[in-house]
Amino acid sequence: VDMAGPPLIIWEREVEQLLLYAELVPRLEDALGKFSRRDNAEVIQPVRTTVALQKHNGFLGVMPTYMENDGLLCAKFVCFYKRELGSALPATQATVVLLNPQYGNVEAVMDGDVITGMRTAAVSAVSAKLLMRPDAEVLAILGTGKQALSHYNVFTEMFSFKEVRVWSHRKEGIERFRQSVSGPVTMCVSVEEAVTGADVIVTVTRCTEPVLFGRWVKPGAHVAAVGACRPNWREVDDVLMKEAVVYVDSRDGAMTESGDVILSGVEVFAELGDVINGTKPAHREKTTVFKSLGMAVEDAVSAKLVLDKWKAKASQS
Ligand SMILES: NC(=O)C1=CN([C@@H]2O[C@H](COP(=O)(O)OP(=O)(O)OC[C@H]3O[C@@H](n4cnc5c(N)ncnc54)[C@H](O)[C@@H]3O)[C@@H](O)[C@H]2O)C=CC1
Ligand SMILES: O=C(O)C1=NCCCC1
Repeated sequence: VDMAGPPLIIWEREVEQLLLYAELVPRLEDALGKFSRRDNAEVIQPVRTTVALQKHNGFLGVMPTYMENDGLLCAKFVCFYKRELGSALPATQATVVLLNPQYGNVEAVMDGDVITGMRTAAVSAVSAKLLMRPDAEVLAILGTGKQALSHYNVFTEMFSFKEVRVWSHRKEGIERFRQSVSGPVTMCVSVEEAVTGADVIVTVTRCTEPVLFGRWVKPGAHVAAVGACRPNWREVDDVLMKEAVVYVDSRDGAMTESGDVILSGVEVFAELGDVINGTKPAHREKTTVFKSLGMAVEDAVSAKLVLDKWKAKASQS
């Protein structure tokens, strides 16, 4: 890419066509492992800066990272909102910027919504790969929005669940979800019905109060808790947090941003990257919670994959 030239603009439809879970997952595992090694010569990723958008009940999150050995300098701008129940407006909107680390110019500006949807779901799937029981049969998804869809797609691609249950606080949400997925789903009218006996539970709601309660969760289940990304927002209750072995993507991120971690007072056992690196065990036999907040390194390696594939495609035509 010409240093003096304008940046490439790669938008939603193209990102959707170029990103594949089979290629994304190993890159994310590599990035999570590198992040957890805490080697500043390899990865620099501060906790994201958030700017409150008081008038709009939201936040701008700025998520930079520099991955020196990968030659990656990247920042994501993501706005996320506390929306009214039933609001049709999106919960998040994101843009990813890739820069040339040597010259500092912007090489590419990309839609960040598909990247956010796919990388978040893929990291949850990595948590399940590492932490769910090997005989897991039932997956329950709470929420029916963008993240619910990407989680359904990657979990059904990577694993063979016998049943996938879905719950939303709105019946129409579940019906829309059923029509947009290619496989079967069991529609549930209550959270309790969806999660009772489930081996893996994904929470992808916009809730700011607990929606998943520990008393319903089967011992030994794995929970990927993806929503509630503010220090005073909750998605799961104290009972679950205290019963579970708690894994996170970033300890610093969780201690700064996760209401489920901070307000329950639990101790974080490990980062997912520690398990990938073999420095902390995967307690598959116990109830586990993976609290996801999202990390810039995930966006950076996803955007690099998009850019590499875009260039390969452009050189063929
Ligand atoms: N950990 C991470 O890396 C990321 C987390 N997120 C978070 O994941 C969550 C879901 O995001 P999207 O799927 O994009 O949002 P979305 O707006 O597309 O879907 C949200 C879902 O939550 C449901 N919902 C809304 N209010 C609710 C309430 N009070 N109780 C129960 N359900 C409710 C909606 O019906 C919908 O099914 C959000 O909290 C978002 O901030 C989003 C991106 C990355
Ligand atoms: O990592 C992200 O991207 C997000 N994390 C939490 C809230 C919305 C977006």
